Amino acid sequence: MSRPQAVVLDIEGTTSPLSAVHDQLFPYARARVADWLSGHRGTPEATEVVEGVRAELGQPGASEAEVVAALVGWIDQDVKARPLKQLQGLIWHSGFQAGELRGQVYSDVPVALKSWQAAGLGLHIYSSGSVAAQRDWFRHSDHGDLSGQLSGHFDLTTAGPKREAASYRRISEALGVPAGATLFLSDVTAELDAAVEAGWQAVGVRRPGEAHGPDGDHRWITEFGELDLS
Ligand SMILES: CSCCC(=O)C(=O)COP(=O)(O)O
Ligand SMILES: [Mg+2]
Repeated sequence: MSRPQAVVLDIEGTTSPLSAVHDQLFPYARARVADWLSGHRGTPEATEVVEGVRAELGQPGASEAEVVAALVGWIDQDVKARPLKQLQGLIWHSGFQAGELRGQVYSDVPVALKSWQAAGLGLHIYSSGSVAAQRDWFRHSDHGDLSGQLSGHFDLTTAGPKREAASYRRISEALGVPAGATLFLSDVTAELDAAVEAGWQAVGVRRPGEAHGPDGDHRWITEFGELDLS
């Protein structure tokens, strides 16, 4: 592995336990979807979400109840749908502001971010969670405000789906860093494969206790301290 100029990090399973997203964030949003949409009916944010869901369903006339049912179903099946991620970010924002939600990160993450930043690397997040949700996650982390260590965020809207090489090419263009000088860390083999297809370096992260997928042709680490990027 050659020394990268930029590191791009996945969240769920990489910087943070899957349970932090599935058992904390998802139920929080699920319980508030219907009230949020009725309480914000007619606002630009709510209209964008509702129209986005109708477009995904291919049902331009879907009622608000049908939209809510689709969103709840997507949460239950962990569907990475853009309007859902947008809405979740809006609902979670209030939770982070109220101190009801916290961004859980593994203890090696703040240490690594600090040392990689000091070594001059650009540090970025690429998650299916919206950019707004990502910012809240690291600003309100259980290890303090980590937002100062991050220079960029990418999501389904700004980059695209995480299993498609085109998304990583879009990020390369936005960063202005050569693909071969960009390192992606993720727990999902299909995401690592897509990054490699785009010419990136990629290393898998397999956190103890998390479910293991196939290895693929990748190097795997269990914590960030195993990488020497200085
Ligand atoms: C704190 S961002 C919310 C994470 C999220 O909604 C999600 O679906 C996780 O996706 P990832 O791409 O990070 O695996
Ligand atoms: Mg992940």
